[in-house]
Amino acid sequence: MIEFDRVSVTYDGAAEPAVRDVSFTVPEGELALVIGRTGSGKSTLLRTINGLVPHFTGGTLAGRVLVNGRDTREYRPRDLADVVGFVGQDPLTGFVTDTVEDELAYSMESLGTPPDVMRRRVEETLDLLGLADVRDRALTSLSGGQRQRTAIGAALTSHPAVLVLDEPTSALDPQAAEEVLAALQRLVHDLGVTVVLAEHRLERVVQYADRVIEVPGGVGLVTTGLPADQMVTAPVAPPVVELGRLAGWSPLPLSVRDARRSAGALRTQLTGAVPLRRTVTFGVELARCSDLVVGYGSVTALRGVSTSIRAGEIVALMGRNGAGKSTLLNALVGIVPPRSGTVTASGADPRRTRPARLVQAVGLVPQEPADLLYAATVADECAGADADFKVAAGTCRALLARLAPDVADELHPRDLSEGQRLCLALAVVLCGAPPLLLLDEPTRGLDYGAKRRLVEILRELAAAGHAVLLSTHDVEMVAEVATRVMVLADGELVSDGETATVVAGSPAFAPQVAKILAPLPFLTVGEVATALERAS
Ligand SMILES: Nc1ncnc2c1ncn2[C@@H]1O[C@H](COP(=O)(O)OP(=O)(O)OP(=O)(O)O)[C@@H](O)[C@H]1O
Ligand SMILES: Nc1ncnc2c1ncn2[C@@H]1O[C@H](COP(=O)(O)OP(=O)(O)OP(=O)(O)O)[C@@H](O)[C@H]1O
Repeated sequence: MIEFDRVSVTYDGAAEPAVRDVSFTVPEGELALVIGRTGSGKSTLLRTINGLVPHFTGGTLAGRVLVNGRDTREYRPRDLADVVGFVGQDPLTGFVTDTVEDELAYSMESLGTPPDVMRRRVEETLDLLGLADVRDRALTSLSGGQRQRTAIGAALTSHPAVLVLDEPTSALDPQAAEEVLAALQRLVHDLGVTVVLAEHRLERVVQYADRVIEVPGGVGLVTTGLPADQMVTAPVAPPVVELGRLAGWSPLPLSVRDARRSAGALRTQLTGAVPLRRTVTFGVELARCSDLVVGYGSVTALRGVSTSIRAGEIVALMGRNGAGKSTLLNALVGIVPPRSGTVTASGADPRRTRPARLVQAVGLVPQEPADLLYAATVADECAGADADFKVAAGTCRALLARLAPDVADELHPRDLSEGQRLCLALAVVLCGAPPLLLLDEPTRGLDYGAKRRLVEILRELAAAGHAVLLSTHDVEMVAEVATRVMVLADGELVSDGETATVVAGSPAFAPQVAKILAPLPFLTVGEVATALERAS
């Protein structure tokens, strides 16, 4: 169905190709998972399948990509639309209509689908993706996850033979991610649809893949193989695989279910052991909400939230798509006003604090990192941040290099990969080292290495007396870094407590290690490794 024959792509002005000499095939009715480091060229590779590269992005494509027999150099994206459904990394830029329902119907309309079939498929998709409540909503008013659900739904409705999805679960809550992946697997198994999907959160997807395509970046060559074989050599793998490696299980498990079957001996070994965790010494209060109510028109997004966050804490904010997480972060920086109740950040009402003072007190990395970036090059962006925060020249650039090695200084932030752009936004905010740091889904596009480095930085900040509040769906990151977890459901704070207490027994929020070793109290592979070392 898809054939790459010695494909290289070089963007205009770039010294090196973004993907180099790639050859592989994906047969009809398979799910191929594309993996690789941040900025290694996964999106570039995906965009060649529907012709966005080179027709829209510019640059040169050498070699040949055939999709269902069509050469993508001769067929433009719209001429491939009857065969390829495409879900990009940034749903907003891909939307062509104004409301959820129109967006779901659009591709069918342009392909001339009969109205009764169209209506049926729209209803099915609204149900499948949990979008019925927002069907008439303007796309611009949706939460990040609601947007991603709509983009996936819009690609599904026209029943294309090939579906290409770029990090399709990055903004989805864990339950929605599982539902979407199960639906994709049904399309593959029952209807013979061919799916190509790039993803960093391998713990969510590797068990669904028929083959893995690894894009190494740099001068390395793309390799393909069976998921279990590729995971043996992968430099960093999902927790289930890392735990299998640590315990010496063979074959390596790819799913929690497989791992549980092998875990008997490990569980016995760990019985009675207690995980070593960082103890938090609480400092001054850096954020507080009391009976906070926030809404947009007829939508009430927060319904009486009361909480406080102290220096030294790293608090994860979790909950389903649309639960109100971004709204809470935005209220803490005064972007959205309370309808009632109060909010203070670093001791002051953010809406009554001068902007110049506020950025010194509270830093927010928004869900769309591009909202924070305004310079024409990476180098200028970093220099501007150093100047704004009056820190030593080179501070921001050093943070960026720590998070994402290999980012070119002269690139426009718009031309960075998703993960590189997020790292730049993180570096810009982190270099000001605000006492209160707010991060809205800070792991999209980040490989395991980049996430690990972000975790280190957050721990250093917390140890130095800063407070961090991060909204995220990344349950593994939460298990690694959070000292406390708050869960929002439909605008209400429904749990608030120590991480292990909140996540361990939760089907949605428990990390893989907790599920594999339950009822033992471990959350991460690191905790298990330390316990084994101490025991021996
Ligand atoms: N339009 C462009 N012009 C110049 N360079 C680009 C352009 N788009 C991407 N790049 C560069 O090409 C490389 C590959 O980017 P790509 O978006 O394909 O990576 P990726 O593997 O999808 O990354 P991520 O995991 O962050 O999504 C990156 O180094 C990026 O900076
Ligand atoms: N400008 C707006 N107009 C109308 N409704 C809005 C607007 N912004 C957000 N909402 C709604 O408010 C609710 C809370 O949105 P919010 O972005 O805070 O959710 P979230 O928990 O961050 O979701 P996600 O996990 O999908 O990012 C959602 O139902 C959303 O659709």
